[in-house]
Amino acid sequence: MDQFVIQGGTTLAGEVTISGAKNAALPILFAALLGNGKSIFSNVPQLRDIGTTEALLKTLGAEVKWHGDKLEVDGSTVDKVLAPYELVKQMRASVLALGPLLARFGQAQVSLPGGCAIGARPVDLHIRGLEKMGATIVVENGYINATSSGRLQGADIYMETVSVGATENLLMAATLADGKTVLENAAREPEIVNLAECLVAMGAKISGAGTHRIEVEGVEQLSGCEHKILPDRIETGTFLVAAAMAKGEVLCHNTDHQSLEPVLEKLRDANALVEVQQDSIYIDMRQRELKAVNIKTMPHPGFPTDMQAQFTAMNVVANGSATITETIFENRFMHVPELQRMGANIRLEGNTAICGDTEKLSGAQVMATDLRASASLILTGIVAQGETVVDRIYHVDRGYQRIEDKLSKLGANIKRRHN
Ligand SMILES: CC(=O)N[C@H]1[C@@H](OP(=O)(O)OP(=O)(O)OC[C@H]2O[C@@H](n3ccc(=O)[nH]c3=O)[C@H](O)[C@@H]2O)O[C@H](CO)[C@@H](O)[C@@H]1O
Ligand SMILES: C=C(OP(=O)(O)O)C(=O)O
Repeated sequence: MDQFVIQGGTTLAGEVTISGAKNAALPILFAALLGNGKSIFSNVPQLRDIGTTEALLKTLGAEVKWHGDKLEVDGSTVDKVLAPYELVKQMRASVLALGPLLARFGQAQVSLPGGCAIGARPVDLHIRGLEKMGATIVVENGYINATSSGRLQGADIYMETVSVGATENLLMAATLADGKTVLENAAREPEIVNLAECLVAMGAKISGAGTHRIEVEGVEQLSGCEHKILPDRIETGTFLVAAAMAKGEVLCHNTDHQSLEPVLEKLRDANALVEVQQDSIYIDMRQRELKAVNIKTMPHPGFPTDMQAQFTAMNVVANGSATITETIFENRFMHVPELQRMGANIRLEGNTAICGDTEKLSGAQVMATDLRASASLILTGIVAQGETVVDRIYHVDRGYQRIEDKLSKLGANIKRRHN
């Protein structure tokens, strides 16, 4: 298994180009299953999760081809409706095949994704929403078996928890349902807006994406489309936090500040100089005192849970004490014991991490447990004294395109070791 070996104590300076967003690309690639034609997606990040999605789409019969950073998916050749455990277990987002397959073919068999290191992550809202649209769903032998007699029916669906994945699955299913669907208490993440724009380009009728209430008027069929994946706000945030922790200055290109405001606000509270342009963000932390900041994760437009681990690491390096409260996932503090092994002064109380002043951070062998936890360990390794070895970096490769190349270009001493 690959490891990262980091020699700490460097600063970070320079420019970095942000890749397309994993969390937009995944639902959008599954949306291609709805279209009876070729779709071409640009700004697709080269990630392990995208490779898994590609494998799953091919298993379902789609033709998939890369042209540079463009991915062509031909939905017209899809002729299978089984998403097998071997692929779904590698990536929870595979459950997003369910809505499109059921809506287009009247049946789908998708392995239950199960939980992961950050929490149980049930899919009850996805299932209940599809049942409301007339599907019959039986969960047995680890599979969600869904059928509908004829087309799905438009419905009024209230989701009791704000869920990104459930909103996406139901939105996709509703595009080919008979009549109107209203999704209430929908998630408002920018990735949902990007998905809705893609679906509209395929011929769907959608209004209200980005608000709590999304309305969809079902259409007969969808075609292929050309669509650009929006920039990855979490990758951007990770590089901005890295710069703040290393007391450096970094300019992120090909990004979007609007989707990152809750994160930029916290970086300003931490005393960073942050300047935004149309598609770039600059951060300068040189000769400035980094201050710890209180964080509480919330659905968008609140502070994103996917930036929580990175801010926990930042607070460890910062002056003063602050609390980090995680409200989205019940077990998203797996990075804390690893950071403690590097000397971090953090105490966990329920869903809150209390970060105090840390005297010294020293390199250590640490284990990545999930994607963003891994990022927090890498950032801490860059500022710790001595050598840090991060194990199980396949988690990082799920969601960051060659993070070591981008960090090295900024001055970090980080190498991938093949074991
Ligand atoms: C591929 C992708 O886009 N992943 C993101 C997506 O994950 P994902 O879509 O899995 O996350 P959700 O928004 O669905 O989860 C939010 C909360 O709702 C709960 N829940 C969800 C569905 C359901 O049927 N029942 C239920 O109880 C979850 O356990 C969790 O506590 O949004 C998360 C929250 O912003 C992010 O951390 C992930 O990076
Ligand atoms: C939790 C994440 O992703 P996923 O939902 O794909 O596990 C993430 O991107 O931080």
